[in-house]
Amino acid sequence: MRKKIIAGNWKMNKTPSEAVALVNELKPLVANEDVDVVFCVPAIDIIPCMEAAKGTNISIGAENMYFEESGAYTGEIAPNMLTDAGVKYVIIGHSERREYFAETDETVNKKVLKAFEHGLTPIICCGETLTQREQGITMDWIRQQIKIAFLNVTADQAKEAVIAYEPIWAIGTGKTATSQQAEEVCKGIRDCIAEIYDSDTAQAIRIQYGGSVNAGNAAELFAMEDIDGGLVGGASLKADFGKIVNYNK
Ligand SMILES: O=C[C@H](O)COP(=O)(O)O
Repeated sequence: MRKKIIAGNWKMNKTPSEAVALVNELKPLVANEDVDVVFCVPAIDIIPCMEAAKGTNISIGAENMYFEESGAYTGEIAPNMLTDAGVKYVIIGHSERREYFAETDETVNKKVLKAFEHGLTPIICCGETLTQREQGITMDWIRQQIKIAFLNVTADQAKEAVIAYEPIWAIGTGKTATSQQAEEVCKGIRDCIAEIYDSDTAQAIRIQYGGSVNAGNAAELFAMEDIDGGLVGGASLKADFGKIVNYNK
């Protein structure tokens, strides 16, 4: 039985002092031992959030990292900066990074490999546009994203990875994929992992759904067989996140 993992992606929101206030507001609400709870926060908020979350079940994650160790890469954050700050999870290849910051399947793969090298768990994002869905190429597109993201990743590493399926048309739009649509793709991703590795790896890897998850739809989505939790944007910045994490209560 895979343990659910529910992560908030704060995106570019919350100053350090606002971030601490939000952790303090949410910490009593997100207690649920059945779930791994992660707050992925802007880089400048990582250390204050880590302090504020001490002694709770909340893990603090990053929203991005670079694939080099150190050097002349102005504005980037290195993997050992994250691990030194106590970070365990890092989102890689979010569609907003791909769209606005020119990330590709190849840079995603480099980041995934670098994350594993440093003992970080990548939350690897994939998802189709509305046009791709309408063209009927959703699964072809996602299989390509997954196959490239996992190049040279070992089965043992893949077992620890988290994949976030986020249809781009459902992000921040209030338009959630139906639980059947989300399940169909998450199952397709698991089948793709089984083809690349084996069924043990496919059964171990955790696959989240993301895209307008809220307190009203979380329970139905997370009840699906191949959906092991969520990557939550807007609703992770509100008290509602506590209801999402406690979807099973
Ligand atoms: O990473 C989270 C996703 O982009 C979903 O964002 P959303 O919940 O605001 O639609």
